[in-house]
Amino acid sequence: LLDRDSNQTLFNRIGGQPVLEKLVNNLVKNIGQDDVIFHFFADSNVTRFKDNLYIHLCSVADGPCHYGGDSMVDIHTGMNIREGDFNHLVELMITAMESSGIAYPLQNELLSRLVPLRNEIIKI
Ligand code: HEM
Repeated sequence: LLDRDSNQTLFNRIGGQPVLEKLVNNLVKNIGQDDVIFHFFADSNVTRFKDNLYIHLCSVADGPCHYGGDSMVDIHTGMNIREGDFNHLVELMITAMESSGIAYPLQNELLSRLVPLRNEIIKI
């Protein structure tokens, strides 16, 4: 017999749209209060960033979304994002997942899908 959860997408297991929206809101709040990486976002359009980040995370988690925005390379090239900046954003993401009530194993599943994007984002 299949485990009841094993054929569910990560998107559904995380709690779907409400939880992923909460995650995006909490992450943006954390970035806004952060001294290390806020400067990268100082000129960003918050509404567009939230919308596109939601769609991107939704599709990364196999949810019912298709991210049609610019590629990770195109968006982040030239920003001069260093390894330490990337790791710092991962920390803010963990804090945001925590305050969104996402269970630890699901946090790890989502992170394991995001961390491989490291080489597309750290492009100097
Ligand atoms: C796995 C890690 C990451 C993912 C999945 C990711 C994803 C995204 C996505 C989907 C967007 C598009 C949002 C939009 O259209 O405005 C975006 C924009 C942006 N990202 Fe990332 N990102 C990551 C890491 C980082 C890091 C480490 C930094 C800097 C420390 C960063 C800085 C930015 C900035 C400043 C924008 C907004 C650009 C603009 O306003 O046009 N990202 N990111």
